[in-house]
Amino acid sequence: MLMRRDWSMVNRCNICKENEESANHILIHCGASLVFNLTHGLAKLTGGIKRKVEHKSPLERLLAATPLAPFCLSGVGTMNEEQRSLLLKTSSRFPPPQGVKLSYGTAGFRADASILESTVYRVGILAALRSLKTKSVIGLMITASHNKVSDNGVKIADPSGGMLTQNWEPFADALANASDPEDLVRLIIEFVKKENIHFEGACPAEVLLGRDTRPSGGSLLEAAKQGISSIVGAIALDMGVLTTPQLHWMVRARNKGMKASEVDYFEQLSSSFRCLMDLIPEGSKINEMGDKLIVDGANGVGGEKLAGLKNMLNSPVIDVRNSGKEGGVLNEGVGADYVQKEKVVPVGFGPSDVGLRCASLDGDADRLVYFLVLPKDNKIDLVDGDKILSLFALFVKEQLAILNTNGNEKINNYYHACLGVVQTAYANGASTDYLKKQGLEVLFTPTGVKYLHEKAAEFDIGIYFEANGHGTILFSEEFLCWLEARDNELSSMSKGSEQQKAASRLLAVSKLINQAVGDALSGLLLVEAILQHMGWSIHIWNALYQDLPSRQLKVKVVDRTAIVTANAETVVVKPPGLQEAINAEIAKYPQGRSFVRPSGTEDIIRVYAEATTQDAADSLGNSVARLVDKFLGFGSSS
Ligand SMILES: CC(=O)N[C@H]1[C@@H](OP(=O)(O)O)O[C@H](CO)[C@@H](O)[C@@H]1O
Ligand SMILES: [Mg+2]
Repeated sequence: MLMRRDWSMVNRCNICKENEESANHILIHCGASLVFNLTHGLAKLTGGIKRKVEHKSPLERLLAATPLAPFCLSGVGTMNEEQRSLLLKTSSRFPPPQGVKLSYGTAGFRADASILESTVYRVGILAALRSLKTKSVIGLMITASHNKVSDNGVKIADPSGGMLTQNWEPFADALANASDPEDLVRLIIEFVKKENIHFEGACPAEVLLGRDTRPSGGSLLEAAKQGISSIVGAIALDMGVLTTPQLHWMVRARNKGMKASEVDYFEQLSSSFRCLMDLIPEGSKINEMGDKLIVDGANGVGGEKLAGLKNMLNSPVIDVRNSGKEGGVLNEGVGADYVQKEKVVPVGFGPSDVGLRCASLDGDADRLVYFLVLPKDNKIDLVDGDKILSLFALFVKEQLAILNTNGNEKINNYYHACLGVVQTAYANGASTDYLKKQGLEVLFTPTGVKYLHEKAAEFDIGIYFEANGHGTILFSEEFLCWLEARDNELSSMSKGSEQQKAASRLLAVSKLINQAVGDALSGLLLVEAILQHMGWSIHIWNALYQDLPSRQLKVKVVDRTAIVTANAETVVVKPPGLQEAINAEIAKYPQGRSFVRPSGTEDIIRVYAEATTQDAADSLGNSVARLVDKFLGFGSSS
């Protein structure tokens, strides 16, 4: 049980003896004479007891820091009878689907919405446990992104706003597949013990919930709430219909003690965008005609949110189509995934849009691609995630170079920021060549932003994108700290200088671009600002390099887990013989490249092929797809 405390602010920091009016000091007078100081990361009782605490924290951290907390715990890594019976009771209302094995996959659990209630309920429990473990706010998002409208899914946002730590994925799988309430409770007890979770600790679990526009979202949200409230004292906060990146942003903001509402999100995006626009070099604005942007909202949540955001901006002129309000179906013939994979115009676009700058969001607005409508056959010129990555990388590199221009200043004012870019095997080979030619360090990870994000976070500035348009730019805390100080210094010494503007631009980028996860809305605003900055039309941007023709195919197989890959998914290690057969096909095509991997979001094997002509890419893709079918398809012996 939590003891009631009488909090009141006091005026002096007992640790550093400074006046605590500054933002860095939070002094809390609690019960006896506990004084807590965030700057020093210490809690101190006048009796002399000191306890080390984590530095990140809002109120929960303060609670955890109190020397009284141990008396509030009924046990670490244990579960009392009340908790056990609550879990048994609620879980009996959510029987798992029979004969289905669920896996956390590339981006959480996804399946036909009709079988997901039990999974979402269990992920609610998982989210609450994660919150207890990390003593932080956790996010739970109900979405199946680009999948068809009858599907749904659920995933967790960790305290940083990123994806659930991969260490917990096996537990997520075990929970989702537990056969009955007893099995479920046994797994939870074991896990709580292993992870040393303060089961009824002083900090209550807190989970922010979001969902996309799918009709099944409402009932699944209720299941998530039931799961969360199956952990005694846990709090579920319904943030409403959101884009996936908005929820991730909110979780991150909450855990950093910042304002975290949707209004705050829009405010941050629009003000940093305006800042970038104010810093556009004289004379580089593109003409009125080029100012118009047409956006396909995939009939999902992104279109609706973009419509709200654009009201806070003076430019560009944004025409949102497929906002979901005109009766179209989510992701049906629309959206970034459709446009990128099929390379045709989405519904609602046609000959009258030829030559205009168009963009497409996916169903939960964490992906963004641009495109140009071609005059014939509903075909498009795709400007994909690789080109967005290239545009961002060029801009960041240019601003860093300006910032580090050596004037007459001392060398210790410079910070040689390490800039890196991260791609997956789906990146077009031409993009990788281009990036390397720009002198950039290019790294590869398996598919899924959880991998790319982790790698990008190793740099001072890490830019990652999947070809499908999911990506962002990460700035390290250390670099941002230096940049802010440098910006202040330059502003006082030489406001309006090129160096000062470069520092301000980079700071604005770090605020505009979502630091938690790839975000189509913030990505779109950054693309728009950079195009204006460069004075580039979409045609000039698209001409940075010429994509190698490629083809993506899906193959239905008996068991997709039968394919095991290595080397960032470029080599099949199981079943034996398949890679050799693929190699033999590739060898027939100049500059041919092809790989296969099981999808983590759909029950299929994905085939990718690239070659010097579209016919060659199609033919290579088809041959490899036939091989997959031969080895693993319904007619195969395996
Ligand atoms: C080829 C492709 O586009 N794969 C997508 C897709 O994953 P699969 O595991 O390939 O189904 O969905 C993921 C989540 O949105 C995304 O991260 C990934 O890039
Ligand atoms: Mg998505």
